[in-house]
Amino acid sequence: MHGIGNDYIFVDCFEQSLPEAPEVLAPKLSDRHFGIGGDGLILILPSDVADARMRIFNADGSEAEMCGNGVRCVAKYIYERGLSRKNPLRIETGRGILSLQLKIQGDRVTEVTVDMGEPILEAARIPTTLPGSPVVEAPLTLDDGTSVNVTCVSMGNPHCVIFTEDLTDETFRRLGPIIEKHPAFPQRVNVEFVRVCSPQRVEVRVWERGSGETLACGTGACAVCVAGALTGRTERKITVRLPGGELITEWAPSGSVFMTGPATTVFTGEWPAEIEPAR
Ligand SMILES: N[C@@H](CCC[C@H](N)C(=O)O)C(=O)O
Repeated sequence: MHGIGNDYIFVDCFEQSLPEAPEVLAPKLSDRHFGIGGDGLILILPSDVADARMRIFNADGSEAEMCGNGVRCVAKYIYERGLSRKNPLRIETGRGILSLQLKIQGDRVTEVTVDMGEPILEAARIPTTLPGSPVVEAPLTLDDGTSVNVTCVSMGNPHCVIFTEDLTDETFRRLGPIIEKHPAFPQRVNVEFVRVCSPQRVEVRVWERGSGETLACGTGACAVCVAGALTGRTERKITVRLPGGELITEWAPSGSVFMTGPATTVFTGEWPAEIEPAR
């Protein structure tokens, strides 16, 4: 399934267990040439406290706290498979229990609005060692002596937002991996490069921690919404245009960030665990 091109392999763990540890399985399954192909692996699990639980593993096998595009897909799966017919659904994630409002046509979920909770702005909790709390437009010095201004936001997982006019492949693919692993981010970081088109609209490219370049990032879009408002560049409700499509995000007066977007099923299948992948 995917949320605007941010594609994951979802395993229904309500009735089956994994043949291997998810940290080991995620890189194998995510490999676009020697596996199924995806930005990572998402487990759909039973929960004692909500309608379902989600665990997300990046393509490199690292576990993340949260995935905005993935959680919309989990909601679609849970509802359409009849595992729960509640609306809103409640899904347990690494950042707590989230509420998801489903838009339903016939028996299909076409769009999901997620209450992503309040952004975390305290530097130590993002975490980042950059000065200031919140960290807004702080200079981040790179190895070659150049510096970029960054605004840091956690949506349960860490994000570093850079406002720039330059969204070219050259700059994005050079800076993305350097900033992801910069020592100022002890748990690494997701990096968003943002061009402001208007106070209501931005264009974004995302370099994800553990997965590299992706077509979209839901938590990233929310972090951009918060960073845009904090820096006075955008209004609190914006359309975020990513390479794979658009998300609507709003940092509501209640303090929560709401994200709305589609969820799409591509195919279902069985992976023959007994056959060793080609590498
Ligand atoms: N694509 C996701 C975020 C996935 C996790 C991220 N790479 C991390 O390590 O924090 C989204 O849609 O939010």
